[in-house]
Amino acid sequence: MSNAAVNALALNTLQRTFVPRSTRPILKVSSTQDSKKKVLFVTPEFADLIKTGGLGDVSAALPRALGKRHDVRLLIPGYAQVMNSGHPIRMVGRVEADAGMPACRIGRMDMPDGLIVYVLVCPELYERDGGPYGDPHGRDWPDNPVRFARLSLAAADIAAGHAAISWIPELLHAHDWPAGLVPAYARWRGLSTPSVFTIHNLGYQGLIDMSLRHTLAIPDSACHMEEMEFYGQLSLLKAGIAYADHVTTVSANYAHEITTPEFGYGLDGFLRVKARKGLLSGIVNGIDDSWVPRSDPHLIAGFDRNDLSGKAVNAAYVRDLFGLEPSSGPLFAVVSRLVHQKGIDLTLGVAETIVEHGGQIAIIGCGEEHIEQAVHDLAARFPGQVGAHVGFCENEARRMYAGSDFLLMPSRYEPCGLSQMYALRYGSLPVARRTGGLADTVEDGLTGFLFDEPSVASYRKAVLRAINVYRYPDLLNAMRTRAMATEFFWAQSIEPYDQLYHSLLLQRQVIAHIV
Ligand SMILES: Nc1ncnc2c1ncn2[C@@H]1O[C@H](COP(=O)(O)OP(=O)(O)O[C@H]2O[C@H](CO)[C@@H](O)[C@H](O)[C@H]2O)[C@@H](O)[C@H]1O
Repeated sequence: MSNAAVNALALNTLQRTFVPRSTRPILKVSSTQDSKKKVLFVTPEFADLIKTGGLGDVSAALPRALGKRHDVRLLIPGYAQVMNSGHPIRMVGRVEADAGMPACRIGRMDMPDGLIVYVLVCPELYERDGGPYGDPHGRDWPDNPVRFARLSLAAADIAAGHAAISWIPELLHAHDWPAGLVPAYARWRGLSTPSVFTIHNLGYQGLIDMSLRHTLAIPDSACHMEEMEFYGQLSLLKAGIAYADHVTTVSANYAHEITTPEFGYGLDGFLRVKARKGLLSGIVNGIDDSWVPRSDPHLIAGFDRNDLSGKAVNAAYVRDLFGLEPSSGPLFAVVSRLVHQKGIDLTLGVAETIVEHGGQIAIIGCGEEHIEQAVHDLAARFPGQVGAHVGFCENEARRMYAGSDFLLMPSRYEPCGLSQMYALRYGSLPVARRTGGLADTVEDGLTGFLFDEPSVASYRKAVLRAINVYRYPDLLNAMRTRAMATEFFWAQSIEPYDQLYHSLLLQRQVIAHIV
């Protein structure tokens, strides 16, 4: 069979991946096709132990959801927060030094629910004060290229059977730029293991200086625009896109948006080629089973759509925590990384309108220093009506979703967004920009309020619609009831991943058969 014929077969198979359940043909190649596949997730965050945003949530929830069908294990860096988490770590393997990347040990951590996490242990690279990507002041670690190339190469070493671990993955699933070199090393080392690369945020590309290629064992042949070169630099994100057998992103709408100049961050042309070949798809994120307002132990009081009394208890708690005066007006929440993407500057622009109409705002977030300062200044401008906490606290975030009436999410772009899904479940109606996954998950006028332009004027209209609905309790409750009934649990989102894995493994089987 010619390469073109193999590709055509693979493409056919991949296209089947996204056919609705009722019409999807059953793929049967061999009896092993039906058994659990070994999948290694490579990710820089894992919400159980360390998280800066939605990638951490997905890395914790998706393997567990897929674990019902496959043997999914994680590989994460051994950050101080991981090594000191209290979960026992047993040393099970080792990878050798390569170019400028040091040798590391591999530990195994068994989470209480049985999820197996491999930890790349290398104190000189990972055990530091600060976050996954930077120091306590938010400055990127200068050796991030080595830190995350080392992670990616370790994944390829495990897949190659070079890590002294008897478990060898049949498929590699890498997430965002820190794991972008996983498909690349797998290809450069001649592995037949297929790889999936998931883009959670195209805005972060992992750009590195071209001169680092020797340190990172990147072949010169990869340093051109068809592979990982990006305007004179090397892009770890582009490497993931270039070398993965299939690229996914986290909503159908964003999968389309990133092929346009407006959202493509200079990679839209490259992504259009992938899309034309059927090698780019959008699979919307889910949320994990813990997001149930009646049973969430983090809340001050539980509630559900038939009895919302507990919501008021959480609202009173949030008002108190943020220094807001008691009020019968609407409570707006912001739970967000404080970065340009999230449009916090737009929220600063509508704050006065909210306060003038009797509303209050509670903000929790951390990120860029000037945005942190701006939210502090906003709170100082409206004492008792706007409160801001700069920091990261999952408990408080959950109580804010539970206590607020509306969630403000005016993102400039949003690959999927989990915050709006959490808010919907907890009866807080999103006021959000019609972009990416927000457009896919919020129903305008039914479960939230969408606006089109990334401008204060457009946003203000949506905010005023929300305030208006708040004046009509029956209407508000009808919207809340519908929002709280939305089901975004992973159990419903894993089918496309499952189909994709099977398609790629089938493709490899066909190629192995004919070579
Ligand atoms: N200060 C704080 N304290 C406590 N919790 C906080 C917090 N700030 C944020 N969070 C939490 O972080 C998560 C944010 O997730 P999102 O998916 O909404 O956005 P993020 O941009 O981080 O994720 C990226 O990856 C995800 C996953 O694919 C995509 O959904 C998204 O569009 C993309 O931008 C939520 O769990 C939220 O509650």
